[in-house]
Amino acid sequence: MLTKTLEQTYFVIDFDSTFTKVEGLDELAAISLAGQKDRDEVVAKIKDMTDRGMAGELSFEQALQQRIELLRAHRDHLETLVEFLRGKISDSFSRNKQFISEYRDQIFIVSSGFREFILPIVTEMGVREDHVFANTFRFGEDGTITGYDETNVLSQNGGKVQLLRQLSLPGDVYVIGDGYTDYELRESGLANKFFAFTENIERQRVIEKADHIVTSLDDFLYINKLSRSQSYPKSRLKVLLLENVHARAVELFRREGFQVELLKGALDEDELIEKVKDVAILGIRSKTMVTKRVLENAPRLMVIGAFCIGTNQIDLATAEEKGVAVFNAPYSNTRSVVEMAVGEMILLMRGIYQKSVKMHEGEWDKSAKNSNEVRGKKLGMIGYGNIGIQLSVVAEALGMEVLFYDLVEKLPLSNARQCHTLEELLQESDVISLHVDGRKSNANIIGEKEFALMKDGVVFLNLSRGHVVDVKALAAALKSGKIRGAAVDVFPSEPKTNDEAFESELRGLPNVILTPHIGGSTEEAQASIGEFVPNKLLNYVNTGSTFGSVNFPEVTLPPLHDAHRLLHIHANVPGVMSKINGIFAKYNVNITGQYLKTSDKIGYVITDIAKNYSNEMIQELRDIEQTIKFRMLY
Ligand SMILES: NC(=O)C1=CN([C@@H]2O[C@H](COP(=O)(O)OP(=O)(O)OC[C@H]3O[C@@H](n4cnc5c(N)ncnc54)[C@H](O)[C@@H]3O)[C@@H](O)[C@H]2O)C=CC1
Ligand SMILES: O=C(O)CCC(=O)C(=O)O
Repeated sequence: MLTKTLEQTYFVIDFDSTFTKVEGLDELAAISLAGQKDRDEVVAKIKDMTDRGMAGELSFEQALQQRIELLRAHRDHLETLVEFLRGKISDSFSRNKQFISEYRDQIFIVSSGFREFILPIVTEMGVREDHVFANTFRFGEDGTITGYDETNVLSQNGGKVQLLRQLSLPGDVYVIGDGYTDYELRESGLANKFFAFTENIERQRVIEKADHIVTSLDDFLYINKLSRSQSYPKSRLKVLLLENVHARAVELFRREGFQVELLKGALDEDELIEKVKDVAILGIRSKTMVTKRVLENAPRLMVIGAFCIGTNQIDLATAEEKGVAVFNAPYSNTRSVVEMAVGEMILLMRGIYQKSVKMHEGEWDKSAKNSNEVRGKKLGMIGYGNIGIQLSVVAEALGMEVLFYDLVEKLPLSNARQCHTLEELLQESDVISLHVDGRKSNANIIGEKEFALMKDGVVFLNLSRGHVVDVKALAAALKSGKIRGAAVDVFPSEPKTNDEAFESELRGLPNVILTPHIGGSTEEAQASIGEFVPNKLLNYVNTGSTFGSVNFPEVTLPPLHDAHRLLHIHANVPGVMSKINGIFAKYNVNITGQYLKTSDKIGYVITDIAKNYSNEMIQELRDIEQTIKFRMLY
């Protein structure tokens, strides 16, 4: 029996919404009707007919005729359309130009669209001119599009089937398309497989009929083991973004071809375990706890992005052991926290917040009692990291004297002074502001004893982490008047979403500004984080670079050049490197670059090799006992 190979397979590809992201006729209407009063209405009508035709709800011939009548287009508009379509080639087609040129003798474009705009686009991408089958327009003497060639089978119902029959391709036929007329080729028996292409549009009636649903051309090439631009199609990788991270992040991941899911709130441990099972990239903010259990149930997880500064919500050590790199945005919301702290300390020193509350209740309390300037006062900061330093600069500009206490020796900026002990800082400061990180050992570093050491009438701010302060002790200190006012942005237990109620001993106390963990919630900060973190994650996924990771050995890698990159994460025990290099030697692999960084727990070795290696060699690398994670890039 003759067994068919892919050399005898023909690829019949649709144009509109498959090869390009858009429907050509719809776009032609938008161009030809520009400036006309009824443009939006007519374009919507045309789009609706295209959709119904593509979904198989309207006879194709009917849909075509009615759309052409509505178009009011001219030959000149076609040039504009072609220019527009050049920028609308589907991303996965643009990425895989190589496949088109390699298989140009086996690729056919069969479309019910129009040759006048299809031909320039697909031939520029490497498709053979004589392999393009589509309708053609009829023009009036003045160049107006008056109709189409009705003798062309593609203008008729069942046209694609008729055309394929005429082509009589001598091998298997795989059809890639998004419309019902593409499926009809499979239904007719002329095609062996129909791949519903969903990169641009998903039509339920079409995907139900498909042999395979392919989310991109990479996906199609992967399924059929054909050469492609991505070692593993990104369209097969899931990105889960929680806590309403900025829309820019969603856009950046979608643009790269990932499947992206965005949820508004945080998830609890069980919910997250359920969701994270098939997730490759996880994006969170401060509320989602990524525990050991979560990580143990996330076999496909490659990388976590904390869309914030703090990473105490993630079990970093377990993530490292599991080969999951973690990145954050260490500077994007620093300034936002600082501005909020400055504003709050002024409001509290002047009693403005309390006076405003009284005014809303109808009370007029004009007095200077307990109302002070911040100028000349001592600001004591616990934690002199990025936020502390930035706050110290702004506070000095306001005329404050800055003291700080930090666990490590720090270079004091300007006139700031480092205190040797926490006690010293507590006893001297008029305003105390917490800017420590959320490590576990920082639990309750400020409690009854520490409040007792503070000056009477101190202003107290916590915009760092909730568990750092004993809230009961803070409430008592406020009630006794020891503290004249406090601003608290973070709490030991915070609602997961805006729909949950907020409970705290601090509710209802006078001169206490309570805010829902919004120190970093400015549009500027969120937009910056929404760009910064995805870029870090994409850089790791695309190149293997771990620069800026908070739990992985840091490696900055050069771009990949004419090689394949093997990324091997393993338990850091003696002998693993010699096993890896032993395998390369055994298979006589040509290594073009090798990079190794280790931590106490893991080794991360990246090897660029010449492309002519065997699959057995790859399997042996995967099978090394200490391998934690292995992936390839090309
Ligand atoms: N409210 C909000 O929305 C936001 C809160 N944050 C919180 O602020 C924290 C600080 O941010 P960065 O300044 O950027 O971090 P950072 O890591 O640059 O600075 C933290 C500093 O605190 C010091 N430190 C830690 N524990 C200490 C202790 N017990 N006593 C004295 N010093 C201690 C560290 O040595 C370090 O210098 C973050 O970790 C995060 O938890 C950050 C952004 C927004
Ligand atoms: O904006 C957030 O969700 C968290 C901000 C924060 O606490 C941080 O950046 O560490």
